[in-house]
Amino acid sequence: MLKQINKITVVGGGSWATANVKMLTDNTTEKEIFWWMRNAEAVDHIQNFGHNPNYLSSVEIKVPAANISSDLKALVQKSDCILLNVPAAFLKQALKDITADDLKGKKIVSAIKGIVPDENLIIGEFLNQHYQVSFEDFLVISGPCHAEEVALEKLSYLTIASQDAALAAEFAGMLNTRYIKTIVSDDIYGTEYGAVLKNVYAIASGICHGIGYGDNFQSVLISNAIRELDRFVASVHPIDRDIMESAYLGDLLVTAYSQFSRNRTFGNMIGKGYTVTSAQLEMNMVAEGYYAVNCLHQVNKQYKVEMPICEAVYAILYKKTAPATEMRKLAEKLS
Ligand SMILES: NC(=O)C1=CN([C@@H]2O[C@H](COP(=O)(O)OP(=O)(O)OC[C@H]3O[C@@H](n4cnc5c(N)ncnc54)[C@H](O)[C@@H]3O)[C@@H](O)[C@H]2O)C=CC1
Ligand SMILES: O=C(CO)COP(=O)(O)O
Repeated sequence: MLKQINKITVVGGGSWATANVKMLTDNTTEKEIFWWMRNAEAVDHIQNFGHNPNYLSSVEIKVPAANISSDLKALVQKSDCILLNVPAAFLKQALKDITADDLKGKKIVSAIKGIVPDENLIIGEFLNQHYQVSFEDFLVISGPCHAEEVALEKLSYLTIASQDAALAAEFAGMLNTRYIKTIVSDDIYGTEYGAVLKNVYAIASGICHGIGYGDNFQSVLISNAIRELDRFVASVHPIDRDIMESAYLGDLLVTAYSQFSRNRTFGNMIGKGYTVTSAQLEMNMVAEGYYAVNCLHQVNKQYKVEMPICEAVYAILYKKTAPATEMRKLAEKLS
């Protein structure tokens, strides 16, 4: 079958974009990789020294210097596939010069695990409504996988979701390496929403750790979290899915427990009494769950799913209720 993807532009300069560049260039399938980031100084540094100065700086970058740029439009025009990898809160800003025409006919992959603020849309819906990207041309990369472990080449599994099974398989084939295994799925909605929700549950897990709850309570929290995630995803997009798969339960577990999780780290600081702003400043990385829980609160007004964990995190982060009080109330609702 004819290859649909030959030239890929990776959009974003953070840790996951850097990890995606590494996976795509370590993989030996024939393709050309371009890389966009807004920070011109970082572009210059990578072109000269072959390392991202700000994120995963130990990773050797194998993208040719001429293919790295802060001019997104020029790179998009050269590519047949765009891999979006900026935090959802900065997606509109990153795409500000890009039109629906620029994306026409191209395959768009989202490695973002967030909701676009103000729009309250997951990435596939946002691209469809604002850029007329058809769902047949849209793919999602998800699964339990921290960029830091990709940098260390620790064995990791990714799920590639698309309504087009051949397209998902083709893109998965461009990521497989000695340390990356891929799984394909047709559940673009569930994969996106699952990844968004698990970030909120990881914040809850971090808050509880910060307050002083132990592993016994954490396990009950996460057991309730997967049921809450299942209820929400089943309500928004009711198809036959196994919520125990790596893209759902696996990603929830790694994010709720890993030392590398941005969301858990952020939650831990909130539990210890940091303000949202001071926790964000401390990290230099983005905890998507902070933005997502506000969007989910709005989206759930339509679905009315019972979501006590999301509501507790929302109350702590946006209503400024005391973490200890809110978690004590939540503990009464868990089973
Ligand atoms: N880091 C990881 O292990 C994984 C991250 N993801 C997802 O990848 C997406 C990108 O996250 P990371 O690469 O982890 O980001 P990061 O937290 O490593 O870096 C922050 C990113 O945000 C950008 N940024 C910060 N302030 C900005 C601003 N004002 N305007 C525009 N851009 C700004 C930075 O340039 C950088 O690209 C997120 O949706 C995240 O959930 C998904 C899987 C794994
Ligand atoms: O999605 C991730 C792991 O699969 C990354 O989670 P964090 O953003 O919390 O680090």
